This record gives sequence, C-alpha cells and structure tokens, in this order.
Amino acid sequence: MNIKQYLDSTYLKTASQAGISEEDNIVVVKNAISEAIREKFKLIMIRPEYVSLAKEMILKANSNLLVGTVIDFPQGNSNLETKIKEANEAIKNGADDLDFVCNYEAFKNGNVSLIKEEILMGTQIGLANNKTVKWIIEAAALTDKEIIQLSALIKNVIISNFKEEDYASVFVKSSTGFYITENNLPNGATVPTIIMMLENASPLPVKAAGGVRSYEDAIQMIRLGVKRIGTSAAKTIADGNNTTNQY
Ligand SMILES: O=C[C@H](O)COP(=O)(O)O
Repeated sequence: MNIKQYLDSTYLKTASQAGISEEDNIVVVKNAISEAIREKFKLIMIRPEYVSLAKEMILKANSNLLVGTVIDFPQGNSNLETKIKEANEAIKNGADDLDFVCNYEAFKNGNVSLIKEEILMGTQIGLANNKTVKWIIEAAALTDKEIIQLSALIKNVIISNFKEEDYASVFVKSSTGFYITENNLPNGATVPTIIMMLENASPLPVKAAGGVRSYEDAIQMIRLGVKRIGTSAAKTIADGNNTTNQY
C-alpha cells in the first residue's frame, strides 16, 4: 500500500484567506505543486485559476501527478449554469478531477430536483471529458440523516444514469475543509461521517476530506474503505509513512 497514491494534496486558500499578497499566494501554490511532484502524490488540488500553472509545471517535470480543482467552492449555491461554466473552464485548462460542491442548502430545503439535476449534468460533463468527478456533501452542515440521504441520492443518480464502468470515477466527498461550525465542532472527515457515507454511497467511492492531519488519521480512513484523502497535510502524512508501515 502506497499511502501517497491516496493523497489529494490540497491548497485552496485565496490570497486574502491566507492573509498574503496575490504574488505570495502564487508562490505558495507553486511550492505545493513542486512538493506534490517530488513526493509523487496522487493529485494536487488547487483553485481553478491555478490549474494551467500546475499543468505546465507537471509537463515540464514529466510527472504523472494529476490536477484537481473545485467547482462552485466553497458554498455550492450557484445556479447550474454557473457550475457548468466553471466545470467547462476547468476542463479547458486541463484539470483531471472536478470536485463540485453540492448545493447542500437546497438539499436541506427539500429542493431534491435541483440537486439531482446538478449531479446529473455535472457528472455528464465530467465523464464525457474523461474526468473524475467528486460531489462534496459538506457533511458538517448536514444532520446524520441528511448525510445518509444525500450520499444515497448521489449514488442513485449515478447508478440510474451511467454505466457500471463509470462508477469508480464518481466520488462522494465529505467536506470542503472551509465550513465553519458553531462551537468549533469537527467539520470534516470524522469516523462516523465516513462510515455513513461508505454505507450509503457504495458502489461509488468515497473521498475523506477536512481535518485529516496525520498518518494515523489517514490510515484510519483507508482502513474504513475510502479511496482518496483530501488534505492540506499531505507531506506530514507521507512522512509518517517513513517510520511505520501499518499495512
Ligand atoms: O478538499 C480538501 C480540504 O480542503 C482539505 O481540508 P483540510 O485543510 O482540513 O485538510
């Protein structure tokens, strides 16, 4: 088991979120891409405006690193037209993986037809262009019942509309990593959340993201059955692998 091949190394802050200048943010992004190339992670996950830069660096380095980006991030409440436009732009720039934020607020408000339509359309565009598609449910914004229902809804849209051979390319993903909970409660890939997702999304794969910080956290997620881990601590996790191989 090569843990690095589970890791979507992630840097999704804007310059203002990071509290630095635009130029300095580009330096952070470049360093993250270089590190991901060097470390042979599965993928570098960056904001859409940096996809072309990542592709150029990867080409120059003759690396197999994949590039992922986020669509309608982090709130997921744009209309379908905006989501599709962002997805097409990311595809044009060469992104390999498209991590869409579900319109989870609409789902919570009972607008099931809207969310079904965006899942169908977004997945269609991704798969037609040979991309991997992930649907972020923003688990911390949902009740347990809603986590179960939304995971199952995504699964049902996919199995009713796509071929079995496509299932492995459509993930259900836990979190943006940007959701602020009241009282600072855990906002990401907790064990109970991931178990509910795995049980209800299968046969679709699950990506654990949000708060996965250590080698132990990552191994726990892999043992549960996730196929990818999105994390801003990929190097720490990979370094943990040097000392103990728990598999
Ligand atoms: O998609 C991945 C998340 O943004 C990563 O969250 P994290 O910063 O808690 O590792």
